[in-house]
Amino acid sequence: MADAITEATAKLFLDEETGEMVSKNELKKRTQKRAKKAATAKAKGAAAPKENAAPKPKAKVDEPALDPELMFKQGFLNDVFEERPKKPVTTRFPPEPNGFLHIGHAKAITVNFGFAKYHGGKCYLRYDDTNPEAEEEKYFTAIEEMVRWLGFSPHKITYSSDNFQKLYDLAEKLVGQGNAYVCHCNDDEIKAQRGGEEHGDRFRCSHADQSPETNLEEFRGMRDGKYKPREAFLRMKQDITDGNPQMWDLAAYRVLEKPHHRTGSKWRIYPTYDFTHCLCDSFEGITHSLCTTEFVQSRVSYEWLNKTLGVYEPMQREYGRLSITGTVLSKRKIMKLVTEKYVRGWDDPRLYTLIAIKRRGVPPGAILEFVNELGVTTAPSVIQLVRFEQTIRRYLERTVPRLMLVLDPIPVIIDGAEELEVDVPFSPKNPAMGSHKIKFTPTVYIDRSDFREEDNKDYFRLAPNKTVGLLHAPYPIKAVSFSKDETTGKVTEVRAVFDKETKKPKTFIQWVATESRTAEVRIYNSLFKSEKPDNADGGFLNDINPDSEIIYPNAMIETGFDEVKRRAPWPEAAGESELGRGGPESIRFQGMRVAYFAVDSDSTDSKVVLNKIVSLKEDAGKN
Ligand SMILES: Nc1ncnc2c1ncn2[C@@H]1O[C@H](COP(=O)(O)OP(=O)(O)OP(=O)(O)O)[C@@H](O)[C@H]1O
Ligand SMILES: NC(=O)CC[C@H](N)C(=O)O
Repeated sequence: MADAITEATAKLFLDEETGEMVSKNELKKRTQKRAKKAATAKAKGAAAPKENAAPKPKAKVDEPALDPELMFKQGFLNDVFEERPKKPVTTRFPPEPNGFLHIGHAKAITVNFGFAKYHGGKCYLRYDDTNPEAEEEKYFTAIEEMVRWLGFSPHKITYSSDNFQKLYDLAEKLVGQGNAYVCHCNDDEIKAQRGGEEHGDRFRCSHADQSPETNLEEFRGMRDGKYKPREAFLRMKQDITDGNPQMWDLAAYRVLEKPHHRTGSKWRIYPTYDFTHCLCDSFEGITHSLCTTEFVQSRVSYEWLNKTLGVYEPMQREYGRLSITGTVLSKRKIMKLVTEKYVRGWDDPRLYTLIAIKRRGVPPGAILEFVNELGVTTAPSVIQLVRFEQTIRRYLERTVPRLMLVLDPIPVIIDGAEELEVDVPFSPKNPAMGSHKIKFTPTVYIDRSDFREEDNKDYFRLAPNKTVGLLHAPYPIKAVSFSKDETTGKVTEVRAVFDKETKKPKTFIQWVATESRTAEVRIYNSLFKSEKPDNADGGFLNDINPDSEIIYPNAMIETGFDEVKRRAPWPEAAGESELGRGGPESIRFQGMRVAYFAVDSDSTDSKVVLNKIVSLKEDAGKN
């Protein structure tokens, strides 16, 4: 009989408007009724009901997944390869280790590592660590972890600082060629040289006329501590008449009296981005140097330096950045949220740093799918959070098991019921996920929101004298009475009986048995109230949503959770399973009728803490 029950409940569908599980027929009826109501309202000139509801997700959960290599097979990245069909394709992901990576970097990682992988080539993880003032050890570790978590293995991990000597030697070569000079001008003087309305035509300072010998002596003086920071810097002698500011004798080296985390106090001078990046790309034999469009103008100086020094020349091409609206990604702003305790830390599940997205339980595969779906062009991608959530939801729908969980439990005592065991599939669509056995007990717990003290004809869940189906249970139940706590006014217990007459209840709700696990469940909503937190009066902190985290301390979850935990990661994917890295967040499941969940890192052996990953349907009102 248990099998028959399971079979029947497996064919239920979620009514997105009410969150109930209903039969196909019932769903059809409800949809038709709502469409009729909406049409009538429209005809009357009144607003359709639920005016604020977000548009329905365009992509349906059943749609087949996109070709995971599509972004490399067409468009910008295909053109880049065709422009230079050089193999082995060699790329690099070059973050500055001065902060935690965010969702935008996931695009850069996918583009660089993915492009190399697609063409059978290799990608370096290169820490662009030329500014000891901003870099810290913890960022190095976190960056590598995120690359691996996304399922990529660096060909080699390198550091721009590994090349300090080589870069220095090339700088001396540039000086020797007469293509660089040591300048002692201050910021105002440099600004004046670069011209503009106030300053007139561009011009060079007298330092540019120094002989290569003088410049070499001065440059060595910089290296050997003759100058304090800002007293001298090495400038490339480019083309001050060029329309591109990247050619206006950029700085190549500056004095910084700060020890470097890798080279200690060996160097007092450090190369700039413009001097370092193109040369490190050249040293590593990068075939395609892919970066974001704010570097378009830099391409000219990138090419100029490699050519001038006669070294191997990689090709730089630029794609549009990815940003997400409805949140903040800037390091400075996230730091403020952290230090002022609006969030738990840099990995708070409401943030969009990669460590936060990971902690929340978003599977790495969903992030890759998201980037692939957006595609790569030279235009920036400015994407609403709801769109990211849609992809995650669709990905989870295909890949994680289902369990029953109750956020705010109230006991229902079913008179005359007996304990029995039922076999429940982990997925109604994918038998390969297997099934598990749970106990049905004479007392079950249902969610407080699934019981009403007073019935009403548009309400289909439990109420006195009303019948509701319990997912996977032998019979529907009918409430007969309930008790309340007089002081709080809250229902404390419902008494019910089996309703064996009703073969097809209109609605099914989830429940858990007495022997279930307890859990703290953290339900997240957007951290900000608006799509543009930065536009809020007085700044982004004034846009904080007071309900961004709602905690249910006494939630209950069925015992099937033990098996889901044992079999994690869900889904089995590179980055989590291959490397044996599945952390608590890889224990993921759909809490039927509630949301998708993952285990939080605050969990201990004796306490389960769950994070909501995304809701089952697009949140109404979020647009
Ligand atoms: N939002 C983004 N979308 C796509 N690529 C990005 C984004 N932000 C950074 N990148 C790319 O990631 C790589 C490493 O970036 P790095 O950490 O040095 O960047 P950044 O520009 O300082 O980032 P941010 O200031 O946003 O933290 C670079 O190639 C950069 O172009
Ligand atoms: N060319 C690039 O990809 C730039 C990388 C560099 N670390 C930055 O400042 O963003």
